Amino acid sequence: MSNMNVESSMAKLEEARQLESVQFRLERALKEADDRLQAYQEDIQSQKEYLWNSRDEMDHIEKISTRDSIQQSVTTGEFVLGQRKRMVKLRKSPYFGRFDFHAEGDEKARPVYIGVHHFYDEVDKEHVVFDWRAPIASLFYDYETGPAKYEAPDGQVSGDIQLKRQFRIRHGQIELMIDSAVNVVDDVLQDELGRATDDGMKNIVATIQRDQNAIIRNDQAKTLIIQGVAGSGKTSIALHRIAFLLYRFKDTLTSEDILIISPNSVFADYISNVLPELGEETVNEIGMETLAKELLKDQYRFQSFFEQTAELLEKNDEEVKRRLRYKASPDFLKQLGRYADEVEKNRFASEDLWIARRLVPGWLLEETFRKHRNLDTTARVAQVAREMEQKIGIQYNYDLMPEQRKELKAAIKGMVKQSTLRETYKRFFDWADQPEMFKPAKGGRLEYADVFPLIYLKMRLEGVRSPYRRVKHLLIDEMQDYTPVQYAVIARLFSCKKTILGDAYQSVNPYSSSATDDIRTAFRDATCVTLNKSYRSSYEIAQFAQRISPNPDLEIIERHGDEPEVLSVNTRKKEIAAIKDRIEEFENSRFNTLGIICKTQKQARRMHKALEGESDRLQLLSEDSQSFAPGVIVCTAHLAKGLEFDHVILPEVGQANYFTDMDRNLLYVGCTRAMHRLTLTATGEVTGLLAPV
Ligand SMILES: Nc1ncnc2c1ncn2[C@@H]1O[C@H](COP(=O)(O)OP(=O)(O)OP(=O)(O)O)[C@@H](O)[C@H]1O
Repeated sequence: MSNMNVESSMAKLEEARQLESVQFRLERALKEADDRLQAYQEDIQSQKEYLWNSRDEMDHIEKISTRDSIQQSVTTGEFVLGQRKRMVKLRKSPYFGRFDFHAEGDEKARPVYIGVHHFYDEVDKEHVVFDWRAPIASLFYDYETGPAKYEAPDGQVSGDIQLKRQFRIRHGQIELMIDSAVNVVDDVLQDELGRATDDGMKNIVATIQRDQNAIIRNDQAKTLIIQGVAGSGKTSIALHRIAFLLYRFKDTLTSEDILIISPNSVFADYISNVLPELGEETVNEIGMETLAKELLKDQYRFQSFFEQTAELLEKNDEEVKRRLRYKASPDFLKQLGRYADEVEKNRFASEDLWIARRLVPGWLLEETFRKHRNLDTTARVAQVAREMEQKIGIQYNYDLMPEQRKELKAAIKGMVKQSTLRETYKRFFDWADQPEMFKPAKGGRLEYADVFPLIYLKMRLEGVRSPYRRVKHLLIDEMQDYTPVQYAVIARLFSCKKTILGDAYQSVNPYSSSATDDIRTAFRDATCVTLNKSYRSSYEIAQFAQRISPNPDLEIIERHGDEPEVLSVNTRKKEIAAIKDRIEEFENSRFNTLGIICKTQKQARRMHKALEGESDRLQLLSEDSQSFAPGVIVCTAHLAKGLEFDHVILPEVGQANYFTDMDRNLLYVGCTRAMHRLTLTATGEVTGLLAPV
């Protein structure tokens, strides 16, 4: 494995000239686009004026045809505007890679430049830059120099890669240029990973790794489950996969057809940058709680996931844990399913009915009632009554009078064993001989763990018309935090393709989580992939996190940094003082984000208060936060999952604060948020969850 810096000044000169030429062509194309846009604008304006001035003389057909022509100009104008936008983006950094490919049968090799977007020069009739998602671009990610092949639309193309070069071009200048002979992008990757955080998640197009590329370009899997260690690039890959699919299926898939289920608004905001950076629109995003509210039509009040986790952390109540564990088990889902069957079977006490001295047989009532199991009870009774009325009409040639119609409906209603959904759900626990497993939360609300079982029951007994039928691709992040019942609900709601990703080691609520195998059970057609290489954290930080949750399969990228520090002091005052020192160092460093990750929200609030005035950029994240800015961010591990910071401080890591299984996961999530620096502080003895070196 050896990367070779390009010494040859000839090559540098050649590439500088190439860049100049691309820039010249871009400027020329931009000017052309501007002229065309101007012409469209004038054309639209003059057609509108014509339509207005001649409206009295024009007949209907003429008006329609002029309007159509205006609309056509608008559409073409929008297309050119889109092209223009992409060219403006390319201006700053037209490409990041080049390889020279000698395809079999061709006379010689030709250079292929790869960028975030495609650029076709209309004047010279030449593809100047290829989109990273184009079939030929996969050669860049999949091969080094030597024999190579790719799948073109017309079939496989084989050949030979003769040169492979990577660039970092910023503000129109080549900042870095590396020829790689053996290994993909190693130096450029190191360089990228060593940089400080940006405003949000960044795109990784220039340094996508081979195994990541295979996942991104997988357009076959109906459901793709990605289990990956912390910092392995799962979220990045999933978003790049979406961008790839939007490109690959551009005629049938648009950003409006995609939905992301994300853990919270801060995370949603954090990742919202990536798709626009890749030239796609942002996609819709929803949290599990909003989903639940929509499905229950706001009829039931319930505790939030955040509150459930807070309760667990602050009270450490064994009863709560038992309830959660039970409701997160695959067995619970099976039992609930059996219960739903039984309720449905015994729900309707049909008997022969005499209306207007005509017989409506019990078996017919029963059959018709069964047929409409996807309606809620009121609609179902009304539908059965309607069908019976029709049958009486046909069979007896008799039309019911209004009074008789009412009587029929009331009789059918009387046959239904009425109870509310909540009562039916509550009765499940008696049926399962576990009455102590149902307990309302504060204020009579449902416990969060009961929300999706209730929805599941509703779906089984009443049917729920999915409000998400339009969705063609669903992306679920942090998959480990959802239970089998939640997956059963999702499987019924979304029949579309799915990308599901997460890490079993990072459950912030291990009493209500799912292992990959449980998730697989919900999606029988799933393809599973595993990512074991961690990119986010320096080697030292990733090794340190192994002391909390060892994973024998973990591979750590060799990027070295400071050893994490564990500070144990004897008073809280000294602990706060040490944290303040680190904040000062941070303010004078090259870093942009410092995350101070606490165990509970209460501890975060207290920490935020203690640090008041230490930084102009001090922020506290809470359940209601929508986003965060660069600076010092105080939050809990629960809110920090999925995010990353240049420097992370975990305060209060004493034995009294971190000792349960759940604490272990939180500690692990906290540490693995750090890219370059990690500090743990404790007053007194440090937690035993940190295995000795
Ligand atoms: N091929 C790559 N090139 C450059 N950076 C990468 C690459 N793969 C991953 N990274 C970086 O690694 C970090 C982690 O990526 P990401 O957040 O997508 O991982 P994750 O697996 O979802 O993490 P976690 O589960 O810990 O939240 C990001 O900074 C990302 O840019």
